[in-house]
Amino acid sequence: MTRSSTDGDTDFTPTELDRSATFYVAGHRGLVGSAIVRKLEAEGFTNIVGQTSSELDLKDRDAVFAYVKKVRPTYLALAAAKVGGIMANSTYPVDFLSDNIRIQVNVLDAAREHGVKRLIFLGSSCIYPKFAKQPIDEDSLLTGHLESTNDAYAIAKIAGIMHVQAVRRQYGLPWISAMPTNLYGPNDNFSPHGSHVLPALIRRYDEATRNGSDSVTNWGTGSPRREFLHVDDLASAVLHLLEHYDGPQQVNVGTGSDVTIKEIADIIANVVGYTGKTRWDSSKPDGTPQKLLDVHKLGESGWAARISLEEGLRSTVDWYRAHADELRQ
Ligand SMILES: NC(=O)C1=CN([C@@H]2O[C@H](COP(=O)(O)OP(=O)(O)OC[C@H]3O[C@@H](n4cnc5c(N)ncnc54)[C@H](OP(=O)(O)O)[C@@H]3O)[C@@H](O)[C@H]2O)C=CC1
Ligand SMILES: C[C@H]1O[C@H](OP(=O)(O)OP(=O)(O)OC[C@H]2O[C@@H](n3cnc4c(=O)[nH]c(N)nc43)[C@H](O)[C@@H]2O)[C@@H](O)[C@@H](O)C1=O
Repeated sequence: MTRSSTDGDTDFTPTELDRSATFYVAGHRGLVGSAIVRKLEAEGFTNIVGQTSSELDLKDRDAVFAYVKKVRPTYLALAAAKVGGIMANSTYPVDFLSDNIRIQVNVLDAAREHGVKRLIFLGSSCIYPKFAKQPIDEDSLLTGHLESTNDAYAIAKIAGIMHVQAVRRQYGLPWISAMPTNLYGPNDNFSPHGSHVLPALIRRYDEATRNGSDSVTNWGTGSPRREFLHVDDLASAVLHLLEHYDGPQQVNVGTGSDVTIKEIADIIANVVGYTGKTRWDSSKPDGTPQKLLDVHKLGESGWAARISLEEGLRSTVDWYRAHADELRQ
């Protein structure tokens, strides 16, 4: 950010979290939040709390303060946000800016007022400049122009990083931020227009296979490169960071390798069993040409991704097929 990456250092030493303390997962039904809940349950946490958006609208400041006061969480993972793929982001920039700023400010202010001990804020790799040097390291933040298809969302996420750093400086609370690369897995959004590329292609190729179609059309040119991380790996990294990392600078979370959209399309077609043609609609946006995170900082803290793309895709396709009827409604 505008200050050095060590400004906001605390004297806190990360340690194992208390498995019986209250852990609030904001966004516990989403792709990321549900994976964090699975991980915490598997690790023996006994007091995980969360609310759906219809039970608690995080844009409602008074309601957020009342909820945090009532449950008094010791730990908090902020995985609630307005999220979507390239088309949703570029069509509804006001919603992505306004909803996300409001959700973040309300949750972070309430957590600060009630002294949440450890908090992790989740941003996204789109915070980095469109033409950042690859792989993108954490120091690239605010060194160039953003990608126009998601600049409004990115600015909201950058404000979240700054909010966490400001709390560290002004209140000395050891809160942290993680920046995941493109994620996938169970409970993803599979809607044809709003989703990210990976669930969109799983659905498209699966439907083409079921319908016996011999051609599908994907968006853009297929040449952009993306890095894909299974969400169960992300959840493992979130707990790892809470137990092993403290510092003001955001930490990248990824696998360290990327593929072109054409390559991922071929892999998905193969996993799904689709044998027809694939066409590309270059009137649709490509977005940023490459987004590959430098994950040295996370690696130095002792964590690496474990789930291979092939393995993660197979289990996600299985999950999608088991839930396809309800997802299509
Ligand atoms: N998906 C991805 O590829 C990536 C995601 N991330 C980050 O991870 C985080 C989670 O994303 P992801 O899990 O994919 O998103 P999802 O859309 O799957 O889940 C978002 C969650 O936020 C909740 N939510 C949204 N708006 C509100 C609101 N107004 N009040 C209360 N809850 C709300 C939803 O609750 P409900 O279900 O009850 O409506 C939902 O559980 C985000 O911060 C995102 O930026 C970062 C990099 C990549
Ligand atoms: C996580 C990240 O996600 C978004 O950025 P993105 O990486 O560009 O997102 P995406 O997954 O939607 O697309 C990746 C690539 O894939 C191509 N593509 C082909 N066919 C389909 C298709 O059918 N759907 C979609 N969505 N993309 C397609 C598409 O044209 C593009 O070249 C932002 O929301 C951003 O804010 C953010 O944080």
